[in-house]
Amino acid sequence: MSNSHCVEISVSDVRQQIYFASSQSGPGNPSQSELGTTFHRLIASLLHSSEQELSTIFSGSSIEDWVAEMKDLAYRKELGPYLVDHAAALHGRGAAVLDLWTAVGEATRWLAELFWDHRQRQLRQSSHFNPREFAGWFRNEVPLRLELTDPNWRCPVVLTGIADSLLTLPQGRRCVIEYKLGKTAPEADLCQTALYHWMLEGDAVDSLAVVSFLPEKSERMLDGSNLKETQSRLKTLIGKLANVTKSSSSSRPSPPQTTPTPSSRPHLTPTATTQQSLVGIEKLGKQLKAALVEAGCDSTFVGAPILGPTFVRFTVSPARGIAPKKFLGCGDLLQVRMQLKRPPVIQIGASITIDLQRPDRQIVPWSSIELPVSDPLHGCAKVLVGVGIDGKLQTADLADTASYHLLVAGTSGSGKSEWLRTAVAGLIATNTTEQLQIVAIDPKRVAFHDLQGSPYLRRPVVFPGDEDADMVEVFDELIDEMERRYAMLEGCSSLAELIDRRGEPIPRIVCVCDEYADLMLGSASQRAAIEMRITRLGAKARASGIHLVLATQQPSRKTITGAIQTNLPGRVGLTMTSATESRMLFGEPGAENLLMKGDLLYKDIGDPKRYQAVYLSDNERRAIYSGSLVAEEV
Ligand SMILES: Nc1ncnc2c1ncn2[C@@H]1O[C@H](COP(=O)(O)OP(=O)(O)OP(=O)(O)O)[C@@H](O)[C@H]1O
Repeated sequence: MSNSHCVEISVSDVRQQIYFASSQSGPGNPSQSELGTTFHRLIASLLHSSEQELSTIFSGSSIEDWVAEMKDLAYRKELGPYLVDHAAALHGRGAAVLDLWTAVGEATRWLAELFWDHRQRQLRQSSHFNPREFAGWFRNEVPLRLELTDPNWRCPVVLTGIADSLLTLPQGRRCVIEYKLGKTAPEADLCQTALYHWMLEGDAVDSLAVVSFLPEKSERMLDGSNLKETQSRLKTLIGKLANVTKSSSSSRPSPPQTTPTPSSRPHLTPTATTQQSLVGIEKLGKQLKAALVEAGCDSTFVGAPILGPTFVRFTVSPARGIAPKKFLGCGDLLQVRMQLKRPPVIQIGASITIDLQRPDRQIVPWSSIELPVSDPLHGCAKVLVGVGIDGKLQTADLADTASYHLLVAGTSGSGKSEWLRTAVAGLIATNTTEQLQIVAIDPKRVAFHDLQGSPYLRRPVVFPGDEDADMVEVFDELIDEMERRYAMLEGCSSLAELIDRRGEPIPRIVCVCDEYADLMLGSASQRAAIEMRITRLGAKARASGIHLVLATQQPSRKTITGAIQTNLPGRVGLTMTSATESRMLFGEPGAENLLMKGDLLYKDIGDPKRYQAVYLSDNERRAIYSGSLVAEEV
């Protein structure tokens, strides 16, 4: 925050909210964050080529020559080394790498055309073409900041953001360029553009370009007058997100307090139920009824539909003579008739429930939840899972036999990494550094970047694939600690008893691994060595206060071996690609029909239940990870 009386919010928080609420996303593959980062780096590196490199690129006589030289340079300088260094982590992601290469081709052509136009202008003016000077007009990673005030707000809001690139032309004309790789949401892009325009207005911005590579190039030019109305609507949203509107029902400030409090009932966002959403639900109900009749599942609704943040739950009772099982087969028809993105999740229990995506899906912001209670001596072993249809926060208790180690699975873009990051944040916010230590393993190098330097880390974030990252050594160290603790436990029935006897904490160690299948990509002997250690920890570590939270994109027999099945009892399933994958995790289908973005099923004992993961903004996450938001009294 810039001062104690304002709330800071980032452009990506606002973008995220729009993206989340938008029912449509653009074409392209799901975003691949680390490939996106490589793409950014690659463009920046082209624009900062040496004198020698620039003269090679521009020695050709046609645009085609320039493009070919740029692509060659991009490959030699950035992409080639990246592919070699990350061969293991990129295994099985050929389509994404191909998209990146296509995007590189498109981006180099686009850059070549910009330089070519500039050269033509210079020639017309009989001026010398100086590519270095033109490249200097691009500035990358430009921090932007704007303080907003409103009579209806309790305090000002500071909007911060980092524009990918800013092109400043002579006469002060400026153009913001966002390089996007992969799936984008047009509404979220427009929001981001409008916000940047706003933040730059003082500098007389004429036009803004959003250039995306999906991987084909898509360019959108906007001028300020088109953006005014969008900006005013965004201001209302910013007020709500920052929780500063005087009329807001919530009294919690943002960033959130992290002092644990006893209640576990969150308020949803102020817009959780609007007149509009009620009308939308009524319409859904009518469509559902008609589609059920068509599917031969005539039924009556039982009670009113229940509105959760992600979906609306209709409870139905089948008409006489209709077997409940018949409902399980009508998902596809409901999807087609109701034009749903995915078939609804249908569950048969004491009654039949049908979950349909809420027309105005809501995010569950961190600031809306109340964290589990923390014990002054023992800390808190509860991992945030998500918010249920009843509005209650569900946690997975690492101290419980049904959830002492967790297995997390979900396809790319389902929200696995976000879930892991929020889970870590929840633990950090409810424990002191004496009560908790994190071991973070990040094969894709994107999940735990912000954790680096956190006082809660037992060791620096481990990036498998790096020369100095020895996974066997990482697990051996945990096994040694486990054995050391077992020796200390002599005469005590549990770690909790030992802590009580000593009167001082022994830190719970939580080892979190994003995409643990990537650990198994080495040689057969290396794989066996890692598997053996995970199995050992899985079977024995719980009693010593050491826990595993392993995530995978590929819940198959190959990754979820028998030992992992047996020893990791708590299951978090985000959207999966098939019913078979869902069966691997839960023993039943269902997760294939979830709605991405943190929509999940959780199972410890009993049937899997559906929750929406809590969303943590970048700023909140960084503040929590750094330990700066943990209250003294926790
Ligand atoms: N709890 C959430 N609330 C709102 N949006 C979310 C939530 N979790 C994830 N998302 C959205 O879904 C996107 C994908 O999430 P995330 O990067 O965690 O997916 P992933 O499963 O780890 O994908 P990959 O395996 O490709 O890295 C995020 O960028 C975010 O926009």
